[in-house]
Order: sequence, then structure tokens, then C-alpha cells
Amino acid sequence: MVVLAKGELEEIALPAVQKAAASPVADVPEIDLGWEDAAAAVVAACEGNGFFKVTGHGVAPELLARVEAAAAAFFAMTPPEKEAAAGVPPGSPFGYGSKRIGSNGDLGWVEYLLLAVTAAGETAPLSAGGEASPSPAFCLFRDLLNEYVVAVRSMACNLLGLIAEGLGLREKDALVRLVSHEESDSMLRVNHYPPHPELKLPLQLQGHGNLTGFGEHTDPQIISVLRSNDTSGLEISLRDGSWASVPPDRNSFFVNVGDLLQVLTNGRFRSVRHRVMVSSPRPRVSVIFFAGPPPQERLVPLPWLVAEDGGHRRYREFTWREYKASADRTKLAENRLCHFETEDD
Ligand SMILES: O=C(O)CCC(=O)C(=O)O
Ligand SMILES: [Fe+2]
Repeated sequence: MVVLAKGELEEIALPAVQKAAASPVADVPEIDLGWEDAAAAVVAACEGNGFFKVTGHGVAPELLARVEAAAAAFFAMTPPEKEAAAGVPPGSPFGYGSKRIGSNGDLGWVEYLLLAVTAAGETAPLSAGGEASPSPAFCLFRDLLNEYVVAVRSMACNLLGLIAEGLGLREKDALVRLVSHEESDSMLRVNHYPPHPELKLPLQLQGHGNLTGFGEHTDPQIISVLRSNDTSGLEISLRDGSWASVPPDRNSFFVNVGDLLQVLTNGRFRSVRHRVMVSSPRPRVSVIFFAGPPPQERLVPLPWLVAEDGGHRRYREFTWREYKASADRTKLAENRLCHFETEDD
């Protein structure tokens, strides 16, 4: 067990630091959205490791820099200030949180701000528990995040359009409509991983182990669009089950296939397992947009892809509300999709 210094993140025992060899560097496909064959490239990446990097995205570098700076300023506040600004509404996953990921005992060397995205495509106000009138700095941060959500939501829709095109779906908006619907249940998460605490110790006491920032998991939604500062830590699980680290790139976005896209494509795409390991002397700040469908949306593998798979439907029908409730009952690392596989799979 490692007991962390007070004031850093709250005092809490985390699982022991693991001494492990650094993971090899992942070979991440890079796709420029301006390419003529971007649709085929996105489909190939989703069929591969379910993870790729997007360039040529058109999001202004200064917006990214401003979001990064505002996030760093937010997390530099004391824990009571962060809680007062963002709120920690009881029984709600939204607001400010530290170390506890979800409600099933998962812990990580991370603090975060989790925001729901409203019908208008903005981050939902955090009234319950947050300050009645948040500070001007926090309001500015929210405004920036709203601007950011507009950009990444549009990128997510663009990517889903490319996927439909690359898969040859007759219904071109079959995937986009799930995310552009006014009741779509999307989220924005800002994660801050403070530097590895051991790096503050005298050299002879440093074990140079890895600390889990965010334990391994797949994202439950359709796709996730991530942007981070220049600090490494993100790792993906390859098809053979080994882990590979993703070199950070603050000018690009990284895209994960989520569980629902694996279902919609009847298992043709892969919901990529990933985690964050903390070993850097610098903090990592990441912002992730999780593109989800409306809660009542019925999800089922797309008929065209079932037909291509010899008529074999690998997942039963369920609603997003049902899937989320099931995911909320499980630990981060569990395979949540297995509960929705058809019996003959
Ligand atoms: O913070 C990161 O880089 C990734 C975190 C993550 O996977 C998540 O919030 O779902
Ligand atoms: Fe994730």
C-alpha cells in the first residue's frame, strides 16, 4: 500500500506501486480527416485495435491550449475549492471527484471533473452541490469546455459518418443520429493525474514503479474522443492482450471504439481496453468526450452487418439505459459486454 501525502489528493491508500518494465510503444494509425480515403482508414483502424489518432481535425490549437491551461488552473485549487466550484452531488457521478472511479471501489491516482452534455450540446450546469454563483474563473472554464464540446461533438459525428460510409451502410446517418439526437446522453470528463508521488522522494527511496492512474477498462459509449497534454501514461491493449503505450500528441485527438460500437457492428469493431499508468514527473491532463445515444435508444447489431456475418447476431437488443445500469454495477475492469451476448455466440 502507498499512503499518499495530504493535500496532494485526499489521503487514501492505493494499491501498491507495481515495478514493471515500461510497455512498448503502440503503433497507432494516424488518420487525416481531409484524406479522400479517410472512411476506409477509419474502418480499418476500428477493425484493428479499435484505436487511432486524428489529425486534420480543424479544431483551433488556441482553443486546445486555453482548455489545457484552464484545466490546470482548476486542478491547482485546493480540494475544498474544487468541490465548492464544481460540486460533489450525492448519488450523482457528476461534478468533482478524486481517486474513486465509479461506485464499485475502483481507485486511481487521478482527480477529475465529470460533466453531462445537454441537448443543446453544452455541459450541464452543476447546480446540486456546486456554488450558487461559481467564481468567474470557473465560469470561464465552463464556457471554454462548452466551446470545446461543440467542436468534439461535431468531430464525433463526422467520424460516425465516415464509419457508415466505410462500412457501406445504406442508411448513412444510422450512427450519427444516435449522437446528434437532442436527447443523446454524452459526457465530458477532464482528468488530472498529479506527478508520481515517489518522484518527490530522495533518489535512493524511489522504486520507479508504475502507479495506476485509471485502471483498465473499455468505454461503454459509442466512441470517445480524447485530447491530452504532452504527458504520457495512456496505454492500450493490443489484439494479443499485451499492453502498449501511446505517445502523447497535444495537437491531435485519439479515438476509442466504445462498447456500443462493438455491438452495433456485431463485433466487427473492437471496443479497445485501455488504462493510464502514472510514471511521469509531470502532471497529465486529458479531456475526453464520450459520445452516447439517448437513454431509451434500443441498440442491436446493424442488420447489414449481421447479414455479412452469415446472419449470426452476436448481441441481444438492449437500451442504453439498461446497459449503463449494468455497467454501473460492475468493476471497471470487468467485461460488461458478455452479459449482452446471444446464447449461441
Ligand atoms: O485520462 C486518460 O487519458 C484516459 C482516461 C479514460 O480512459 C477515461 O476517462 O475513460
Ligand atoms: Fe476510458
